[in-house]
Amino acid sequence: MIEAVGLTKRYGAKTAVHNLSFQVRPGTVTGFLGPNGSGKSTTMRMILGLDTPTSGHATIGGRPFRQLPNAPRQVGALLDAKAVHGGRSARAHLLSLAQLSGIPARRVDEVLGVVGLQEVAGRRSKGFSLGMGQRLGIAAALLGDPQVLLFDEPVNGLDPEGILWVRNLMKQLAAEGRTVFVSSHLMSEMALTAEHLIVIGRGQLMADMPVKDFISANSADFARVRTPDTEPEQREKLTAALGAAGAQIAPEQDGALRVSGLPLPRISDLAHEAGVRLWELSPHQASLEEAYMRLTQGAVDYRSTSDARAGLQQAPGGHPQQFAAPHGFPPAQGGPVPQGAMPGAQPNPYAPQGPYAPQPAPGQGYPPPAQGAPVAQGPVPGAQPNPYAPQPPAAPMPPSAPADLSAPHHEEAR
Ligand SMILES: Nc1ncnc2c1ncn2[C@@H]1O[C@H](COP(=O)(O)OP(=O)(O)OP(=O)(O)O)[C@@H](O)[C@H]1O
Repeated sequence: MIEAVGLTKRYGAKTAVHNLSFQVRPGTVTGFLGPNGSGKSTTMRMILGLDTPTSGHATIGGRPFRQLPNAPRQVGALLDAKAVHGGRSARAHLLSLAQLSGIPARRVDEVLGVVGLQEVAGRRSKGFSLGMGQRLGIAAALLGDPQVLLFDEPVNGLDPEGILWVRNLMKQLAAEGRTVFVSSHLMSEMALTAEHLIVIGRGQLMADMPVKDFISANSADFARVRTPDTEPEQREKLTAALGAAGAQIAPEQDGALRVSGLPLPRISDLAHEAGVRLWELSPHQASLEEAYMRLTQGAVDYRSTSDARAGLQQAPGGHPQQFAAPHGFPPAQGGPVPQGAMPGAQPNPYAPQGPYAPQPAPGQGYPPPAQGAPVAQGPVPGAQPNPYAPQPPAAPMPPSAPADLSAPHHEEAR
C-alpha cells in the first residue's frame, strides 16, 4: 500500500502540493487525476523519494521509499520514459538496471517479451518512437516483479493497440494483488482502467473515491426529451410544464431538451397531463470526463483562449456566444448545449457545487492562474529521474541477494 500523510511541497513561493493525504490500496487500479500542473508528478516523485517533502511524508508498505530493503524489487515506476541513455540498446538499458538491483539477466528478456520489444531489443533507444520509449519505461518498471507500481502517463504516445495493452496490463497487475497507481489525462481510458480515483487540483485533494461514486457525486443525471419536430408548440408546452414542476431545462442542438431535476416517470406524467406527445424520453449519465471537468473547472491553471474564428460561427437566429459551451465543459452528446436560450433554462448547470467543489486551503486562497506557458515536463534539475539509481550513502542498498523472481511477493510492500 502507498500512503501519503499531509504531503506538502513548496518550490520557493509556489506550493506544488498542499497537505495531501491518501492511501492507494493493493488489488485495484487507482487513477491519479488532476489538471496540468496540479502536482501529480511532484506527488509521485515524493512517494519515490526523488523529491523531499517540505512537510508530511509518504510511505510504501509502511516505510519511506529510501528505507525499503531492495526497493527495486518492491517498487517499479515509470515517471519519464525519456530518462534513458539513448546510446544504449533497450536490452543494455534493462541489463544495467537489473545488475544494479541484483535481478537476474534472464528477467530482461522476460520483460522485453511482456512489452513486445523483443524484435528491437538490440536497437539504440534514441531511435525509438514515443510509444516504444513508453514500452521500454514500462519494461523497466516491471523488471523487479514489484508489488507496487507507479505509472505517470503510461499511455502517452501509444497507439490504440498499445493503449488497450496498457489497460489490460494494469488490470492484470492489480488482479494479481499488486498496488497500481496510474496518472493519466485520458478520462475515457481511466474510466475503463481504474476502479478508484484520487483527484487533485492545485496540489490539494479534491476526491478520493470509487470511479462510479465519483461520477454520480459530480454529475447530474439528466433525461433527453423530444417532442415532434413538426409541432414546436408541443415543445413549448412541455418546457412550461416541466419548468413549473422545478426541472432545469436546456435545449440540445438537435432540438431535444436536456432535463434534469425530475425523474423520468414524472417527466412522462407531466407530458401526458399537458397533452404533449413524446418522440424520445431517455436517461443519461454523465461520463467520467464530464464529471471530472465539472469538479476541476475551478482548479485549472492553463486554459486556452477561445479562437476568434468562433465568433464568426453565427448560430441560427442567435448570438454566437449563445452556442459556447461552459468554460472547461465538453459539449453534450449531439453537440454543444446552447445556454440561456430557453425561458426558464438554467444558464450553466455545470457550475461547481456540492461537497466536492474545490475549496481553497485554510488561510490560503487558490493562487491566481499562472501566467505564461506551463513549466515543461521532464527531468527536474536536481531530481533523480531513475528510481533504480543506487541509493545515496544515507540509505544504502542492502547487498543484492540473488534474485528469485518466483519467490512469493514481498508482503511489506503491499
Ligand atoms: N522543480 C520545480 N521547481 C519549481 N516548480 C516546480 C518544480 N516541479 C514542479 N513545479 C511546479 O509545481 C506544480 C506542479 O507540477 P507537477 O509537474 O507536479 O504537476 P502535474 O500535475 O504532474 O502536471 P502535468 O499534468 O502537466 O504533468 C507546477 O506548477 C510546476 O510548475
